[in-house]
Amino acid sequence: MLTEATMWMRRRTSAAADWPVEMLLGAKQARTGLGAGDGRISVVLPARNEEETVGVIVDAIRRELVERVPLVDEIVVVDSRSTDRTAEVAAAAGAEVVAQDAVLADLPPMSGKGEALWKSLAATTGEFVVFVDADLRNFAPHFVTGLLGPLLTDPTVGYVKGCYDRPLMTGGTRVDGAGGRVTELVARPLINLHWPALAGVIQPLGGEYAGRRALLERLPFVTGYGVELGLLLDVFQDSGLDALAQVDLGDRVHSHQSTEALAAMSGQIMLTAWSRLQRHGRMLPLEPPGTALAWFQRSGTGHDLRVNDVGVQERPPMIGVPGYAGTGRSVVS
Ligand SMILES: O=c1ccn([C@@H]2O[C@H](COP(=O)(O)OP(=O)(O)O[C@H]3O[C@H](CO)[C@@H](O)[C@H](O)[C@H]3O)[C@@H](O)[C@H]2O)c(=O)[nH]1
Ligand SMILES: O=C(O)[C@H](O)COP(=O)(O)O
Repeated sequence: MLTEATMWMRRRTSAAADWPVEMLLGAKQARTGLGAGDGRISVVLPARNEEETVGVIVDAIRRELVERVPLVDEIVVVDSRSTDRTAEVAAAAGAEVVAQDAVLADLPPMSGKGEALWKSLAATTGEFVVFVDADLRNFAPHFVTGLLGPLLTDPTVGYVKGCYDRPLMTGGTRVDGAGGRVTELVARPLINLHWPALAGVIQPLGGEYAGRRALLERLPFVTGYGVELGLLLDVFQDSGLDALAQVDLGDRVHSHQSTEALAAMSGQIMLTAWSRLQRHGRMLPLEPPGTALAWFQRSGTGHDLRVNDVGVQERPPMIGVPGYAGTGRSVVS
């Protein structure tokens, strides 16, 4: 059972401590002058209302990986329609801040995290792109260096996922192993049942991962929270299992969303999985799935009903989008 997944895990799993920054610098310098981005590294933080955490993360990357050692070439925060001070805080900490809707502004806007990440490809210049969520509460530079290790040192690796322990923080109390609820209750069963070769990916939904631009720009991006699952399944389908690696980053603490929001996220994950089952010729639906999700709240002696639309859209591979400049920066208005 799961032999392929287990073998992949043995081959392709490392730990952040395996990738000291000096080793990465050497690997990066070896790429200088080779063209197509020249080993440049972009770190991208998608952020919607993350004023509490985004500044600390940007500050740590800037101090440790830009100023202390010249590993990271640009830190870009994609402001995903924040209504708080996310943009100001991120800029003050040293990030370049781009508004999601100002990138490729001629296109009709779409919403959600996947849209922010897709737009980030047009707002950055690196040959390697590292994504880090802006709501992390225990960020440290090894999140970035760990993810870069396999990418910079092994040309057969195109996409690297972070893995970690995920506690659930409730009212200041830490419950070990209880976080990542959508991962454990929705994504992992779906992946194991339909893509058993990927069962060794410990955190398929985690927001910290890195890829080669040459790969990322050829993939469609699902607009909402399905983006991670979509990318994982498409990399696997297009490039095979060994294009993937994972790196243990230790512990990950982040801001938790409400159960209602996680239910909507789960709907997006399911729709993304089904779209790939269909697209990759694995299952043919007799009718398309709906996108309306009911949510109930006690009201007096009855219940109020709210209906959330969990439908996802999709952006095409960036490489074919007019206005995308590849490793040169595209127009940001
Ligand atoms: O419209 C949005 C929504 C979120 N974000 C940012 O995306 C990141 C992750 O979003 P969050 O709402 O914190 O997601 P989680 O509840 O943490 O969801 C987990 O699971 C999701 C589904 O796979 C992943 O996208 C996340 O990275 C992963 O942490 C954060 O920096 C957000 O500010 C945006 O940029 N735009
Ligand atoms: O990745 C997940 O499963 C979701 O982000 C939920 O995470 P949480 O249970 O830690 O809030």
